[in-house]
Amino acid sequence: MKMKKVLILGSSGSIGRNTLDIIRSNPEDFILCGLQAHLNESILLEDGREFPKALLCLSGKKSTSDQITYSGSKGILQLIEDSNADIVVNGIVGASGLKPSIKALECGIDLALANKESMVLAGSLIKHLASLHNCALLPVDSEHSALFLLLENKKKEIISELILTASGGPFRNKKLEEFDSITVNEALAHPTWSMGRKISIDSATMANKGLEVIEAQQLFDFHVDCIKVLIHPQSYVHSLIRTKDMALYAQISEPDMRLPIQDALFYPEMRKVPWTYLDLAGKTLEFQEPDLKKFPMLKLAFECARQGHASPIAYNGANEMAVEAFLNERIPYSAIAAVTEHTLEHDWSQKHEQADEILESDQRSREIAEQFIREKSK
Ligand SMILES: NC(=O)C1=CN([C@@H]2O[C@H](COP(=O)(O)OP(=O)(O)OC[C@H]3O[C@@H](n4cnc5c(N)ncnc54)[C@H](OP(=O)(O)O)[C@@H]3O)[C@@H](O)[C@H]2O)C=CC1
Ligand SMILES: CC(=O)[C@@H](O)[C@H](O)COP(=O)(O)O
Ligand SMILES: [Mn+2]
Repeated sequence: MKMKKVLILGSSGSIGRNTLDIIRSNPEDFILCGLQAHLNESILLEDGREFPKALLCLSGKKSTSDQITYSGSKGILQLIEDSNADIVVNGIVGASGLKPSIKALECGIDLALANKESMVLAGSLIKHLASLHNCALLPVDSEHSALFLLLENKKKEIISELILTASGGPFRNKKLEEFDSITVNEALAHPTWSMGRKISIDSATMANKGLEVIEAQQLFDFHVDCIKVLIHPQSYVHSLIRTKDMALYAQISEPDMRLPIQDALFYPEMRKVPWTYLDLAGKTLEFQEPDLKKFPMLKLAFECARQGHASPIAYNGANEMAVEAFLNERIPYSAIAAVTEHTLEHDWSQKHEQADEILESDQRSREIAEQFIREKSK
């Protein structure tokens, strides 16, 4: 493989740190050409010392260091333009990752996409830009990476279901009556994955799986009725496909994000991982149906996937606001779904094609959600 120049967005986060590990382990395959963090300046400067050729962007506050030459959200877009990267890993959290995804594709750069919100908000636009600029769109989200590899070289007509597995989060076995007393720390304690705070809360409410249903619908162009969610507490099976003959095919590996990141970075090649890999001997794999009463965020996401138009944008915007409010202890855990449900009661039938229109609906959903949060937290 020719050496690839890699730009990491969200380098101070969980996806970013895992991506750096892959770069460090493969110095003959990858050159790090740029890094972006939002607020964590010290980690950005430390990485900058380790990788002196990488351009540095701190997007969330002013830096006093002359090593950091890009700043603000416009700085991220300029960094992408100047980076001369072959592949961008987008590990930014939330809707703020959308414009960088668009910019990377407009610059003709392959996109390794962890930022699921890009597909949830603007799936059609992202696919259009990837095809227009002849760029690879490589899913990094573990389930979608699994599905991408399972579906590769298979005719779409032979696939009857995409089955996304879900750990069920920390409250899989908790009684619904006890949900009111859930604390932030309990919700952050994911049973199988080590991830950032926002996605960890989303896993606890199963909004993460909800976003992933929409992400899968957008990435793979399957009708929502063909997309299923299956609880699998061990997180070894990352997803399955069912073919028309009703057989199942699964991708199975340790719950370790370095694998999907490595697969995206090396794509279309595939390399053996240098760490301990999964041995199934002695392992128990369990599966069960999700409980939609306990996890209304999953039910709402299926409804949004069915409705389409701007409702996935509203689902995401309201959930982002509600999760932040929960993390700041402004609302209880159970209000996350209430905020989202309330926001979705508004009209989201607008059809959007452009990023600006998408971001206007995103903003509207946040305003509606914030108003409701204020009333709830009085
Ligand atoms: N973590 C995981 O294993 C997985 C994550 N994902 C997805 O990947 C994305 C990143 O998740 P994760 O790494 O866990 O999140 P983290 O919270 O760990 O990291 C988020 C990164 O985004 C940066 N950031 C935060 N706000 C902004 C902003 N407004 N503009 C630009 N950058 C910003 C942070 O910078 P700083 O810290 O410097 O403020 C940090 O580098 C999410 O979309 C998530 O759903 C998908 C599958 C698995
Ligand atoms: C690692 C990854 O891809 C996460 O999105 C993971 O799926 C979260 O776990 P849940 O299945 O609990 O949402
Ligand atoms: Mn996932």
